Amino acid sequence: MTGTPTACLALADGTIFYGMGFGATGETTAELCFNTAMTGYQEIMTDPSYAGQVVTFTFPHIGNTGVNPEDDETAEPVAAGMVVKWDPTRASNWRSVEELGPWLAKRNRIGMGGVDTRRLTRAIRQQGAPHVALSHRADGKFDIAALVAKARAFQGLEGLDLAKEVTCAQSYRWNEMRWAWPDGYTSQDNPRHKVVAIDFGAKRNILRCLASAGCDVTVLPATATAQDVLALKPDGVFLSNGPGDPAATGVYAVPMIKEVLAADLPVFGICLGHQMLALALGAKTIKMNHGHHGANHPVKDRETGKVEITSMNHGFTVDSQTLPAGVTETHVSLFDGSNCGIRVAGKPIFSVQYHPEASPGPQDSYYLFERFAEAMRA
Ligand SMILES: NC(=O)CC[C@H](N)C(=O)O
Repeated sequence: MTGTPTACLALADGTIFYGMGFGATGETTAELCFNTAMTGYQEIMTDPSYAGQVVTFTFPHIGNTGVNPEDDETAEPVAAGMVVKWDPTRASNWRSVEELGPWLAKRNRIGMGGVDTRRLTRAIRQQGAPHVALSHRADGKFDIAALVAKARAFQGLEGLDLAKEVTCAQSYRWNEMRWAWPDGYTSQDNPRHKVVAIDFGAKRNILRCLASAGCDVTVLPATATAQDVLALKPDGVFLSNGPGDPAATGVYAVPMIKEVLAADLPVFGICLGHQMLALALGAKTIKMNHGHHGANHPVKDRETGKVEITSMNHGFTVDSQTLPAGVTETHVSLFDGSNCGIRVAGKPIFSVQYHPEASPGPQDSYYLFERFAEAMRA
């Protein structure tokens, strides 16, 4: 880092990091997490599940593939800001249409480079996801005491329902498929299954994966009622990922999910959808120390013994001790043993804590979309 710092990150415990700002100028308060993925900064910044969070990237070269319209997971970046080791690398990639900095600036998101992200990551691991204030100003005149006070005043994600802020305003149909495998594999020739997907902050690649597995997808807003869902006479119901505290979102979503479960349809949930399915079945969710955010998290399928390398992004988790009888823990994290999947005995109702749609990350877990389609065929 050279020159006067133009960005400042204040943690609620009073720790201050200086760096060089990029993207928008201004100020934001948020919870701070770290993501260990080596690719996919654009997908991460536009993943609606990151609402209310600033993301520290542990991978040092951020910016080298630029940004392009295809890799957005939603229309706007949703993460509150980003912190990186170096100033963003110049884009050098055939798919790039824009540099990261101007792209962030247009979308009013703050970036900060020149930070010792190893030290910051250690702080996050030790303290638990800290509350922070991130400021970017060209004159570099920071009011440190005020920034620390703002970080302390941030209420955190516990108790926050953010799904309502990122969900779609109206229902819509989705038919676009994900990129085919190199060998041209997709399930587009399969019979179509009518799926209602509840959008708590859905990533586009989830909808693409559903379409590729043979689903004709209708997306409904987060506040849809069971009547709205069942009126569409779906063959299956999908519960999406999303930001915030599952218990808070569950205030309105869990009663809807309980009613849908009574209709005995195949149900598949991912991440927030997994957490809220677990709540609807009677389990509890808890806040994690610093969560799981990355693209190389090993998960064991307890039924087959197979290990999948998965993409993850969650700060809450299902407490497996609270799973009621009749609900099986199907997957566990090999990093910390936390719950990564459940299934209702004897019924085509299942969900996973991780992200089988990747974006970014490995594709090991795509089979879950096929499993959902298979359940609807049966
Ligand atoms: N990716 C997600 O759906 C995240 C779920 C939830 N907001 C969490 O942080 O645990």
